[in-house]
Amino acid sequence: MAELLSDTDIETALTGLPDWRRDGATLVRTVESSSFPAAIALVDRVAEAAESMNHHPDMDIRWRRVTYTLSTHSAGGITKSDLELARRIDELAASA
Ligand SMILES: C[C@H](O)[C@H](O)[C@H]1CNC2=NC(N)=NC(=O)C2=N1
Repeated sequence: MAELLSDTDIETALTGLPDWRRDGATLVRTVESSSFPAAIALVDRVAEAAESMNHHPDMDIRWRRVTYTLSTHSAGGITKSDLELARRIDELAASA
């Protein structure tokens, strides 16, 4: 069972994840791409990364804006896996 992070752990981690915000039991980031195909290309790369980690985001796609919502469903909240996926999404968004 993945261990839920404490509020302090989450706040500390968020200092290194400035594009993310906490929303209850989730971490949330919206990425705006240059076009709809570019947004979907990023979604595809995130999907590959998520699959390789066996840790998947919720993704809300609205034209060029995609909102990624992270939580560990099996733990009912935020775990280290969510922090790792957030970092991975930041890397992919930066290199998009
Ligand atoms: C069976 C499979 O390992 C689990 O369902 C994985 C899949 N991806 C997952 N993704 C997320 N975000 N949370 C989980 O608990 C989770 N569990």
